[in-house]
Amino acid sequence: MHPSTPLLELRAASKRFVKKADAAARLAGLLGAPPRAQTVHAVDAVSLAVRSGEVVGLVGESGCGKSTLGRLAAGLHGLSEGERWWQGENTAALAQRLPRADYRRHMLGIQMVFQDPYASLNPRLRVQQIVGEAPLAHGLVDAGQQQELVAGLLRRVGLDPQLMRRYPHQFSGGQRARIGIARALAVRPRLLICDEAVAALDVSIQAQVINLFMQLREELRLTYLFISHDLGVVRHISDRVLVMYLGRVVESAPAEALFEAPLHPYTQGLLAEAPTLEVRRKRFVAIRGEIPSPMNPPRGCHFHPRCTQALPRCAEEAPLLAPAGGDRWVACHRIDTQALDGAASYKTRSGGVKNLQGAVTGLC
Ligand SMILES: Nc1ncnc2c1ncn2[C@@H]1O[C@H](COP(=O)(O)OP(=O)(O)OP(=O)(O)O)[C@@H](O)[C@H]1O
Repeated sequence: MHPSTPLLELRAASKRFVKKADAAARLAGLLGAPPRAQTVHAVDAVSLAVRSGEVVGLVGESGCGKSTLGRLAAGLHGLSEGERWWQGENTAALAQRLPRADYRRHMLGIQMVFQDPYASLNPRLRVQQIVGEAPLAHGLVDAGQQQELVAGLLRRVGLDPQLMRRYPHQFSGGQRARIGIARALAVRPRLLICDEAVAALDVSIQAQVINLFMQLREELRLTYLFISHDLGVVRHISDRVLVMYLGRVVESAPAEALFEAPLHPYTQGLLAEAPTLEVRRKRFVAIRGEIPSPMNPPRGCHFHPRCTQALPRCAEEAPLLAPAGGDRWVACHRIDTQALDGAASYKTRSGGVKNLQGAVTGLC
């Protein structure tokens, strides 16, 4: 793999869920027209690239599609549209080319760490089985090596290996989070997708687990996609941050740049509402109104009904994610207009494509 090839890419990835009609709609249907299934547009044509060694933070309000995007990246959800690339190869093509077991082993390089370690750890299994199950199943170790592997992994995440015969309920929340991390590490991943991985923990324990993530980053050269609603945590650990709104990425920027000077009106509002941040939030107006339903997203820019800076064009035309200088990308007609005015000062990143108006779009 060429060093500049992203470890993971999603290209115009979309995920739609079809929701069956609920009981009330079915009842109403008995009296009139038959109830219709509704489509949730959870992720809408998102492109992103995660480079080896970086920590990419993913933020946005509840329901904007962060978890779904993480699951698409991890391969836990299939794509409705778009492509997923891993280490420079299209995973759909890989799945066709490789025997199933080989494909699954190849894709072990992406692992997910979940929010609630208790819910994601089988209560009937001992820690030794929980952590050692996947490497045994995929033939990375044999039965004789499993115990040694698990002991090493528990030590690495700061747990006493002698506890491996215990069950999940015999551990504290922080310890269970460490078990979940050991389980993910057991198959030697390159990319960890952490979905609210510390959200369920007390603040002091959160800090310990975040430090563990950063230590593992150094020791194992791990790459992270770190999904969190906690902007303070994301600012602390991320190299780059993606901001999602109603299924789309609206801004991507180096973490410091984003928190110091957010460009998208949604990002500005999000930071204005964050209670723990020291950004100069007086400049920003908090976001008004409710997030619209992903079953019926607004036309044009999804954010336009709540945006204090919306132009008439915003209600009609979805803005493309366009470069805004200094490895920053933003999907906003106002910024796009500026970009077009001063197009010469905007660099095309490799893989970028020019759209009809001459603005440059590509992977964030
Ligand atoms: N399996 C599913 N079936 C139907 N709808 C789903 C499913 N998973 C997610 N959704 C819907 O997709 C949208 C995005 O959900 P998602 O969980 O990805 O958002 P999120 O940003 O991670 O939210 P939160 O921070 O609250 O977890 C929501 O409207 C959600 O109800």
